[in-house]
Amino acid sequence: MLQAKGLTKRFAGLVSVDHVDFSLARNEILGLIGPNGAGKTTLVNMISGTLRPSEGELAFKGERIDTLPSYRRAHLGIARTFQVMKPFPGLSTLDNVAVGAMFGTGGGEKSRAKAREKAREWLEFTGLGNRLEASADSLGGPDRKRLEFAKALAMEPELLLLDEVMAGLTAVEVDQVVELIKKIRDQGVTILVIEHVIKAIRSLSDRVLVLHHGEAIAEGDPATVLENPQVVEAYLGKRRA
Ligand SMILES: Nc1ncnc2c1ncn2[C@@H]1O[C@H](COP(=O)(O)OP(=O)(O)OP(=O)(O)O)[C@@H](O)[C@H]1O
Repeated sequence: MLQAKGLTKRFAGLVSVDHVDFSLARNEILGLIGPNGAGKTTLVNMISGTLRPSEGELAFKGERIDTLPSYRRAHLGIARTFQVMKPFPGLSTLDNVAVGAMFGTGGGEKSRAKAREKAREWLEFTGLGNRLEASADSLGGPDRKRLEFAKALAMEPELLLLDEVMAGLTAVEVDQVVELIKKIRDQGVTILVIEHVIKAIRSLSDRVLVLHHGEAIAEGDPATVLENPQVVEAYLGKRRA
């Protein structure tokens, strides 16, 4: 579904993502972890098209996408959520999601009425069916995340990029989001999930990729990767002798 070769992003003197290779199989969930500033969001920005790589190649379903603008990638079937959620202000929850439906895979839904119908279905799916007419700005943290999910899902993506959707949630809310992500995968969607909540990464991921200072330092099944001493050290610091 997705293949990255030598993917690199430099900002002035800083190498934020440094020659990273990875791939994602259809219907797989890949967990992307690493300490703050490791380059995770920069990597997702290069996949969604917000940033152009400084070097390297990125292919989606066998087609090079690294020079395409974001909207073309959305049309091809790539959608994302943002770490800092920015609902369209002044629009209802329903209309926020309808906008997603109008700009998604294949160019999106042209009819506003149909886009709203789809939006309603996705809001039911993400558990916001009772807040359709609420102003998006009035939603609390967990509901904003549900809205962010619904907006991305309304684009009917084949590849969904989730950037720290669990930050600030309670343990019960984290479990709900984990179930939601599993439900999305069961619909045939391929998912890359950036997350600091390790319990969620363990329960969700088929494979985990670890970034540290922009470099991929480990990759494999969650149990093995999360016990890798280099990964433990990157997260927790060196053990004192
Ligand atoms: N637009 C930018 N201009 C300059 N430097 C940037 C830019 N975006 C990111 N960086 C830098 O690149 C590095 C990687 O940042 P990035 O946000 O990708 O890390 P992250 O792993 O997502 O971190 P976090 O877990 O805190 O979200 C950081 O040092 C950051 O300051």
